[in-house]
Amino acid sequence: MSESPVLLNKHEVERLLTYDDLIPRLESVMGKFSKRDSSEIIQPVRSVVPIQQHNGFLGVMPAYLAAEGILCTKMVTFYQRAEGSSLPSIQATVLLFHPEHGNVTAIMDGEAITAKRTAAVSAISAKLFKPALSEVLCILGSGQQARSHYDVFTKLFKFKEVRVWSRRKEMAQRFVNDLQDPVTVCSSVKEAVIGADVIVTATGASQPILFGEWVKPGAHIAAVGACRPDWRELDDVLMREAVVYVDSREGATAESGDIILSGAEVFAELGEVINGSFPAQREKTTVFKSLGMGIQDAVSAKLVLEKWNSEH
Ligand SMILES: NC(=O)C1=CN([C@@H]2O[C@H](COP(=O)(O)OP(=O)(O)OC[C@H]3O[C@@H](n4cnc5c(N)ncnc54)[C@H](O)[C@@H]3O)[C@@H](O)[C@H]2O)C=CC1
Ligand SMILES: O=C(O)C1=NCCCC1
Repeated sequence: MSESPVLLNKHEVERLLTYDDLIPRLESVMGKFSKRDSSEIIQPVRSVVPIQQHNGFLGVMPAYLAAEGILCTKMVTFYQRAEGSSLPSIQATVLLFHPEHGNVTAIMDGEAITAKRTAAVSAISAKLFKPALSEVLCILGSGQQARSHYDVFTKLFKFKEVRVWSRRKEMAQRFVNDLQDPVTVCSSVKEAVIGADVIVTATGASQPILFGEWVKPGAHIAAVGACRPDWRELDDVLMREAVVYVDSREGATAESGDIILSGAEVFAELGEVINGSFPAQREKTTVFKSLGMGIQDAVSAKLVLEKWNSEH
């Protein structure tokens, strides 16, 4: 009955998905999600199959957005790789379905979607929570997420200085060599974060690497890594002293080691701030703990398909 699904590779998805289109869609869907109207949005917490033998896991992230007519799932694997491995840590495929008939309408690369939508959501958090005067951006990590965060943060905000730290200094240097604008390579996390106004943590760390004692009061931290209940990027001091925002309360309390193990209280979801039901406490130190959500992939994939359809 149905036409063959559209197949889109990473290059195509990267080309079709722009931050300018993506950010308003993400703001809108995060706001809707936080209203918890199950006739509008259904998105369970992701199912995770651990592959302990190989230091990896498979995550399945379905979502249904009734009003937008989007039925979608992402399948994503995350493997902790040796430094400099030619394989990406995150590999993903996104499927879009026809919500009325159930047939698959598109199969597309999910790596580019994951990189861009995660960075775009962090940028939304920074828009809301970063100090009014934000001059120094610090990125911890030098992988795919570090790069997408660099791209969107420097596109949306003006910083006087950008710093990067990576476990191996040559990886940070390689990251910087690919960029047009000057970025300072730092030798330690402490050196990188002291005095920073905005800090992105995008590492594969499973133990804290960022300590509250180093963080400038009032700074905003977009914490992207540590997506397992026993993994950490941030220490207890930072988690307990900061105002903690999350993408989804259910996701955070099920998956975030930084929240579960520190006992930190979640103040609000990003969507609740977008909706105006909770304030953005910009003057305080803020952490946005991101775990990633199926609805973010769903609106991204729909956008990609719409763009592709408009060209064909
Ligand atoms: N919140 C979300 O929606 C998403 C979160 N992630 C998470 O973001 C993190 C980064 O992902 P990618 O950039 O795709 O991975 P990547 O493999 O491209 O980069 C990982 C970076 O972390 C560093 N790293 C690895 N282990 C470390 C350790 N023990 N201590 C310090 N640094 C370490 C590596 O040197 C590299 O710079 C991962 O934890 C991943 O699970 C990824 C996708 C979505
Ligand atoms: O949201 C995602 O996609 C992921 N989040 C945590 C790490 C795996 C992918």
